[in-house]
Amino acid sequence: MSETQTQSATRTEVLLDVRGMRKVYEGHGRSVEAVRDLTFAVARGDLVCVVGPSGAGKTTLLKCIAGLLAPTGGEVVLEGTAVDGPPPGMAVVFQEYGRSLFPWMTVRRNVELPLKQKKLPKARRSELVHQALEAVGLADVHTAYPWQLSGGMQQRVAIARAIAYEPHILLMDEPFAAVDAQTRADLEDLVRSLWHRLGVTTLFVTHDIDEAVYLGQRVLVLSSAPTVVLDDIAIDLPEERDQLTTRSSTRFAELRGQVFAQIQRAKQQRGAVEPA
Ligand SMILES: Nc1ncnc2c1ncn2[C@@H]1O[C@H](COP(=O)(O)OP(=O)(O)OP(=O)(O)O)[C@@H](O)[C@H]1O
Repeated sequence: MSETQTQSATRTEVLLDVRGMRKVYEGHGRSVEAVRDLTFAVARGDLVCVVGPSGAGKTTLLKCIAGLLAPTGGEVVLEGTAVDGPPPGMAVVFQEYGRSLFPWMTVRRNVELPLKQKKLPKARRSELVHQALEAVGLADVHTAYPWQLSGGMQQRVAIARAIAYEPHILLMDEPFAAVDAQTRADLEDLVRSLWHRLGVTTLFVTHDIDEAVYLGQRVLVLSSAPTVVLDDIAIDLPEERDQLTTRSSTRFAELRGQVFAQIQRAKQQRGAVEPA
């Protein structure tokens, strides 16, 4: 973490603190050190992208943060409490929208489901579902079934379900990897606008360098496994971003080049890099 980012994390409230996280997978007489030593903090309200080469342990990191996997060493602290199971106040959007939505439930019921588990009264649930579907531009398809929608629309439903839950932190694991380029650009803009409007702290994992730079306020670059944080880059692009102007700016190209160089370094020095 750079000096400026350390200062900003101490000035603002740290929501997520990953401290010396290590993960070794054991089984079938084999042991794989997926993550060696990850340390970083995310302040409340931040939008942080995590990028790294394939197999860098990005999904492993997200699963540990989401309490779906226990780290072998170190800890994940969310809102001051060590994570030891799926924490309340967290929502996750996965890449495989097709598998994350229930095909026998309408769009509205899919979005409402976690709110029932939260035991919210019916009127409040309806209000939250309506607002979330409206926010992702799908208010008119609430009675449709997921399989009647395009891939991009299904991923919007998954996003609506996440925001209807009113999470304190939103984790996104390569959420747009399976949609076409135009839909992907639209969904990126949707994430930026929702983040602006709702101010929800977001950790967005992607292997796409351009996507990370376009979306993030910060980009964490991970090394190849066994993984460490190679760099923590502040994205000093203007807050108002659009696909055409932002992506064709000189500063965008510079930042993209900086992240790309780090990823190349990660690939070349496989297994031999020291944390930043
Ligand atoms: N259940 C498991 N058992 C053993 N090894 C695993 C398991 N899950 C992941 N790994 C290994 O841990 C390392 C990190 O995997 P992970 O899926 O977290 O990486 P990733 O950065 O998300 O990859 P990608 O970008 O390709 O999706 C890889 O070497 C992978 O083979």
